[in-house]
Amino acid sequence: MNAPTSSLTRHAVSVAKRLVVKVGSSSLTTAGGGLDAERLDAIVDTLACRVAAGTGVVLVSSGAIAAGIAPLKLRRRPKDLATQQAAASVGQQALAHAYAESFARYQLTVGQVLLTADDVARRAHYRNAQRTLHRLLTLDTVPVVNENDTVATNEIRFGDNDRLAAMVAHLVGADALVLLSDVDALYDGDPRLPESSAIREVHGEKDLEAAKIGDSSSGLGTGGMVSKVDAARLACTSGIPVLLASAAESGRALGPADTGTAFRARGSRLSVRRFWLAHAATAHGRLWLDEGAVTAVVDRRRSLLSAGITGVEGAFHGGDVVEIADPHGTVVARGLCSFDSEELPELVGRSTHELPDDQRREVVHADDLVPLP
Ligand SMILES: Nc1ncnc2c1ncn2[C@@H]1O[C@H](COP(=O)(O)OP(=O)(O)O)[C@@H](O)[C@H]1O
Ligand SMILES: N[C@@H](CCC(=O)OP(=O)(O)O)C(=O)O
Repeated sequence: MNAPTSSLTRHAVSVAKRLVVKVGSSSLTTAGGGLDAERLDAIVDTLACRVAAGTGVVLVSSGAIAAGIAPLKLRRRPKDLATQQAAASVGQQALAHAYAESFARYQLTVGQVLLTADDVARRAHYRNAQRTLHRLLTLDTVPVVNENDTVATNEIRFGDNDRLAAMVAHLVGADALVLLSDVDALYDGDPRLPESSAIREVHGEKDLEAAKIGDSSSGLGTGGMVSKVDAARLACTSGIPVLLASAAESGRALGPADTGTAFRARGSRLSVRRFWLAHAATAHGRLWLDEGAVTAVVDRRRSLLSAGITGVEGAFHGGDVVEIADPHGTVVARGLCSFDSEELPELVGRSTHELPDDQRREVVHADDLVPLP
């Protein structure tokens, strides 16, 4: 195993004024599918300590489905949506109750926030969620967030809470995101094999190439390491450092200790609106660009003009979010399109001055266009 090194990320976690901490199902529940009160209390002990030190903490907690397994006398984590929803309905109640009781040991009040993927995809809902979380924090409560599994459908759901946690971290302007799991770090191979080593620092994609990230999860969780790395990438490229660490060592993880895998923040912090445009909003179509237009919008941050568009896909209205793809089909940006999809085919490839007066405008204005990392 590599020697641990201190890092900017660990420092950021230890001094954060606002912290999002995500705990996975496997760290809260027993193998038989019930809540593990001892482990839940230990995590709450750590978080309460940070709150007492003046940090605003948002807890993103999985575990609803897993916590519903035993009360419903199921033998394992259900695979079908209806039983998952039933388990989440029973389990979320138990989870919320357990957190309320556990935080009450420190005279702390919790607020339950259940979000669907749709709540972050729709701009009005997104701002609503943001307002609620901010208000809960200013009222000195601990927001406890989970996906609203009982109404989420397979087509539109986060599924695992890692991505949701990265979104929430951005939404509340967190200084750092901590992902607590049953594994103590990201490994360069199967963590159960002795020849695998922990990767302590991730500075960029190169460090991730070394990791053979298995899609296997603990059996109680859903996402496995793939979704944790994706979430870490999403947060880091949006300017938020991420620490992945063991839930059993939450106290050390939230202090400056050399523990876990630290993902260094590498992008600049996007405004909430631009983050939403880039990562949360549902895209309704796609615009294909020639190379010149890609350089103009991605490198030179110019508005997208009709002359550089080579194709249009999807059915959308002016004001909808669209993907912007290079000639190879790689999505290089997302933005708000100012035309309906029906209007665009006539404009494609034409210079702005050739267009009728009422259509002489940018297809995607630079202010509404976010290049993707
Ligand atoms: N390269 C890897 N490094 C660390 N863990 C890995 C790796 N590949 C797969 N895993 C698995 O990912 C699991 C954690 O994912 P998951 O079960 O979804 O956790 P959680 O419930 O905490 O979200 C670990 O138990 C581990 O077996
Ligand atoms: N919202 C779901 C989360 C599903 C899940 O297992 O997530 P995770 O343990 O973070 O991989 C729940 O509470 O059961």
